[in-house]
Amino acid sequence: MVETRRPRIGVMGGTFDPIHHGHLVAASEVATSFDLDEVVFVPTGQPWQKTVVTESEHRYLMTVIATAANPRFTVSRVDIDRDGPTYTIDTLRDLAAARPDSDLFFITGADAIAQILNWKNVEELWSLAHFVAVSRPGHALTVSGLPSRRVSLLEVPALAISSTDCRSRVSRGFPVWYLVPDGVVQYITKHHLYRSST
Ligand SMILES: Nc1ncnc2c1ncn2[C@@H]1O[C@H](COP(=O)(O)OP(=O)(O)OP(=O)(O)O)[C@@H](O)[C@H]1O
Ligand SMILES: O=C(O)c1ccc[n+]([C@@H]2O[C@H](COP(=O)([O-])O)[C@@H](O)[C@H]2O)c1
Repeated sequence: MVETRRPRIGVMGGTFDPIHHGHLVAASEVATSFDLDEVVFVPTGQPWQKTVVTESEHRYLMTVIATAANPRFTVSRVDIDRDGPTYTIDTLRDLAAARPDSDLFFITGADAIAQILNWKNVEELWSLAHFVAVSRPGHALTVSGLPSRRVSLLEVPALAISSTDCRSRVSRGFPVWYLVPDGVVQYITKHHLYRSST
């Protein structure tokens, strides 16, 4: 009997306010190292641990623009179309229901994985996806206290870029060229985003 390979789907969750090259390099590196067929970028709807967040349609469209050139990258609306606070447990349940024959790999940076024990229904999360935590400048990459068979660590090229810094730079009149994709720079300018935020 011929065994068919189950599709391997990466899930890159983030607020993406705005999406930057740190996100894209993380997704690309995990896709190669874990032999993923696709990486689904999932912009958050209402991230419950962040305060001021740009309108979800802007964040969604910037994510579409940033990922458009890569045939393995797609963008999902599951989190922005769901009412209420965004929890990864709902993201993974929705994606698993839509792709029941796939294995899911949830991608996080070192800062996010360090907080995961505070996420909603964390014990159930381990059964829905394998978690891949990537290195990020300024954050120690550690999985102590997490189930070793469900979490992997991956060193990726260090990009000291954050969405907070991109927003701050725009608000102070500094360029974000080469920190975010060119189309995202143009989208930010066209829609006057981040002019007065930090
Ligand atoms: N430069 C980076 N290198 C590696 N991982 C990153 C990097 N930037 C963000 N990530 C990871 O990408 C995911 C989504 O990040 P998010 O959209 O919150 O961006 P951010 O730059 O951390 O935003 P903010 O500065 O607004 O908190 C998280 O898991 C985060 O750890
Ligand atoms: O499920 C939770 O409780 C939870 C708490 C904080 C963050 N997350 C998820 O972690 C990902 C990165 O979040 P953020 O806030 O760093 O952009 C994103 O997919 C969030 O939905 C999830």
